[in-house]
Amino acid sequence: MRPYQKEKVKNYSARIPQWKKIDKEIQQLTKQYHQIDPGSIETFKDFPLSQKTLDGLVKADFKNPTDIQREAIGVALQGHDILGAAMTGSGKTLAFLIPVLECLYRARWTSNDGLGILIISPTRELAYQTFEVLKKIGQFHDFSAALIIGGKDLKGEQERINRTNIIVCTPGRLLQHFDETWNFSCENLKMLIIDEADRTLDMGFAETMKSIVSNLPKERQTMLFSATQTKSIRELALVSLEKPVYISVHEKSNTSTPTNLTQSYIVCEVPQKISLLWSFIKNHLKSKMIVFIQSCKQVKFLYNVVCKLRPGLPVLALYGTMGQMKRMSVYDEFCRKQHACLFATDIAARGLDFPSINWVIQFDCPPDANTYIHRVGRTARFQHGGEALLILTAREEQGMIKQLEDKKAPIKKIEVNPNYIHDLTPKLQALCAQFPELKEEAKRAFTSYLRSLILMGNRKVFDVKSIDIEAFASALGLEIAPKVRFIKKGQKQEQSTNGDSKSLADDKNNDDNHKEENKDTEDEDDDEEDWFTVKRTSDTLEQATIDLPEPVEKEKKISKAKLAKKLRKKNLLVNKRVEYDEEGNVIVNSDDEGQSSTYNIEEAKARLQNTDKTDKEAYRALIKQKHKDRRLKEKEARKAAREARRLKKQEEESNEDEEKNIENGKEMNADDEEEESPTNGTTVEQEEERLERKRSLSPSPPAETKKKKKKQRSLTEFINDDSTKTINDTEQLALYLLSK
Ligand SMILES: Nc1ncnc2c1ncn2[C@@H]1O[C@H](COP(=O)(O)OP(=O)(O)OP(=O)(O)O)[C@@H](O)[C@H]1O
Repeated sequence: MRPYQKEKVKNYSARIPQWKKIDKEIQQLTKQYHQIDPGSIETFKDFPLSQKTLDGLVKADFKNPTDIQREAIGVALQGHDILGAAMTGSGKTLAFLIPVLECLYRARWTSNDGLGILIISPTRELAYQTFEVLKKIGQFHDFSAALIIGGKDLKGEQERINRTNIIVCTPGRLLQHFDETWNFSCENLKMLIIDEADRTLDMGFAETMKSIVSNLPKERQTMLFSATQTKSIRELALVSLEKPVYISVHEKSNTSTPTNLTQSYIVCEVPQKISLLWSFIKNHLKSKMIVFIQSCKQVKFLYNVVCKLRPGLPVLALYGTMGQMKRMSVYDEFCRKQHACLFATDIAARGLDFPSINWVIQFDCPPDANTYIHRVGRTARFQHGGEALLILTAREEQGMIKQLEDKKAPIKKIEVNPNYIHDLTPKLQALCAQFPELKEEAKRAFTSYLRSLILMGNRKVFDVKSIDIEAFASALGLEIAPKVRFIKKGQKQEQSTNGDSKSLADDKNNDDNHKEENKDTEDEDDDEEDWFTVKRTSDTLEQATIDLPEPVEKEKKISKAKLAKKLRKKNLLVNKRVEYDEEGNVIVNSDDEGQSSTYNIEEAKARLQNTDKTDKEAYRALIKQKHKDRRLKEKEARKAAREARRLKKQEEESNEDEEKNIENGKEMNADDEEEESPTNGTTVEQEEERLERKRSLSPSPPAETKKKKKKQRSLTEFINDDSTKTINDTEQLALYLLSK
């Protein structure tokens, strides 16, 4: 071919409009969709993907697809609905984000087309993370995307939402837009993705999700992804998916957890758990760990306690009732840290991809095996190793381990060396005494943990009665266990509703913690979990089992003395509870039960007296010691004074010897001369008088004054006594006086 012709072709191709090029590329790609064979795919380039997506993948350093990506991307490109399951950390996010970009690219989507893709995540952090990955791999595309989550500016979102092509959101916020954004439209929607679908549904949102789905156009592609599958996910799949392709890449695997994850558990009673955790942290200061705790209030308390004790590595906390900005900053900070300990509720259990976590500690037994799998999945992600430690009580051990075996989660029991555990109880008691706000947090943590046990559906595993309440309170640093009336109420309720409440609690227990937390007025924000709660109050959930122990903040406080007076007036017996049936017969009498059903004042009194006694003894010992020290000091001082006197006396004696020597005509001591000699122009008697006056004003010790007087007397005597003086002596005295 001649150069001229070459030149001509080049010029011609430069004039091809961009849209034609895109059309051509799309045609070529779509033609290849039906030929995709997951078995022959090695790199992302082997998929028929647009150049912009491939460039994004290269830029984000993704070269070879993982199993779930290899299986799911092709099916998704072909337009099928997908029900996808793969182990934690196996790359499900890219498995749906790549088809998202390709779907809009194929449809030549522009901002005028509005919303094309809806991605729903159960938590804000997961939505944020997905959004970040989308931004990375979609950076060469021209689509607009938005992160729509609670805690952000709703008005701003409302203005922009209809110009957005891809929305990554949490269900609560999406609902809010459905309800409050008048022009919010999903009529052009091409694709719906529900990430961690079982969690989204189990949070009590199944009905709402079904209604959202029913409001979306029927002509759309839907994908549900999760590491675990539940009954509710299958139910939703029935209503939302059209002839779905079920992709479960690790179904035939021997384990449901990553193979490079080492899992172990320890049996330890509730009151010892904090000490165990503290000892663990102190022994793993060069690690990055996440500690899962059942409720927000426990997280807050443990976080504050550990911060105050300064373990020697950064400590962070992440929970649902935190402000949105704080949540995001904690998430980012923990991502960045090399060594750190994050205390978190289950909002961090799903999907979050914190880099290089070494340890996942489950401080509280998870509600079920699925939650366990997601929690441990925060480590050992994408070909990395990791370790997981589960802390169980003796009561929880059998039931939970059986569930884990059934779920193919290989876990080994390990024994703890008691010497390894550093008892934290005295320190916690001291901290609670020092910081009243910490004591309040301890009370809340105590109550919320017990409540969470009641709300757990599985009585074979969770039993609040198995806990030594007093020891637990003491382990949190509390002198007396707070009132927990709801325990009995809950048990009664459970007896009456039995089977129903169990199955309901099974599905809802996580969210109930949020509900309970919603009553904590301190630091609420409008997070999506709260939204769920508001919606679900109409559900048949066992509401009556919840009874806040002490509504101190809101109700007018009545002093105990006043209350006692009131009760005395009414002739009521304190701590005696009598219940009657409909005919008025006594059915429960707390005296008959052998113990008071409420707070036992006598016991508390005895305990307080005991504490008082030990405090007084300690105080007495302290005073005694102080007195002893003072006496010792006085003794020392007396001894020193005696010694000083003795020295002085010695000195006096030596001076007297010298005076005697003077009297005997010997040379005077220069020091004595200086002290005793009168000044020029005055007579010796006058000078003596002056010195005497000065001495009487000066605070010199009496012994010294006496001594000086004695010296002066002998000098005067010596001067006046002519009879004893020789000419030599007089001359010497005159010389001496002149020299001064
Ligand atoms: N093809 C790939 N090549 C390299 N790294 C990848 C690839 N796909 C995913 N990863 C990395 O693997 C990690 C886990 O991915 P991802 O968060 O998508 O897992 P997941 O299956 O969604 O986990 P979970 O079930 O916990 O939500 C991430 O750090 C991600 O960057």
